[in-house]
Amino acid sequence: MHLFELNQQLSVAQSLLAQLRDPDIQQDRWRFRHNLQRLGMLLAYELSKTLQYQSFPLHTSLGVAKAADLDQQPLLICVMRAGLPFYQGFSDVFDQADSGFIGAYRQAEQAGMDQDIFLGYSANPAIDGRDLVLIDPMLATGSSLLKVWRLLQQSGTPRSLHIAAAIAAPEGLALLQRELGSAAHFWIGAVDERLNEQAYIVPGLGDAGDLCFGDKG
Ligand SMILES: O=P(O)(O)OC[C@H]1O[C@H](OP(=O)(O)OP(=O)(O)O)[C@H](O)[C@@H]1O
Ligand SMILES: O=c1cc[nH]c(=O)[nH]1
Repeated sequence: MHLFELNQQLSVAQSLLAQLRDPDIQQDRWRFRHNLQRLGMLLAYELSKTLQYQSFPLHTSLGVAKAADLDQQPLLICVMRAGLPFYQGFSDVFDQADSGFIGAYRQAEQAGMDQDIFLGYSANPAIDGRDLVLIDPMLATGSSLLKVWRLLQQSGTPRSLHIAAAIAAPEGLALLQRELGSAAHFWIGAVDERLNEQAYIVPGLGDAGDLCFGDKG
């Protein structure tokens, strides 16, 4: 298992995370979404360092430069709703990637550790042999991402498996590490303290989907 946590080193990412968590700044929905997108770009760049590349000579107008590009495009899976702006950051970096989209939500009245996760809209390419990146800003209990993974698994075995989240709880990370095995790579903005009784991440940032798009009602 490989865990990369952006928070481990002081950088401008700290400021992004602080803005995402700040209840006053959260009032501006556009800024919240935009900051998730920027965080997605930073994590995508870090992840890109672990992928496979092919080198080739590039003939410029003045000579020959050593160049390299991905040997295959990754497959980005956006877990909606809250995944949309975060995914956009990954898509900006991996600008020729294939993408899949899955709707997932935790039922409000059943919120709690044993809540049910409902998967809705799903449109995904086959994952066999791909560098697969599951993208969701919040990894709380881990149940949503686990259910998404179980669904995708039906279409093959990826070459590599990456999980990206802005904020994760130790409980959810432990579940996914157990269920996905040692081959899974985690790309996280910050690993927080714990889950509360409603399975929200503490200190976390609140409900990411609602902060992006408003109450589900
Ligand atoms: O790790 P878990 O305990 O499964 O929780 C994480 C899930 O909760 C949030 O989605 P939510 O259900 O709030 O739906 P939304 O994105 O539509 O708001 C988040 O985007 C994750 O998908
Ligand atoms: O803290 C949490 C947990 C799940 N989903 C969120 O949006 N926030």
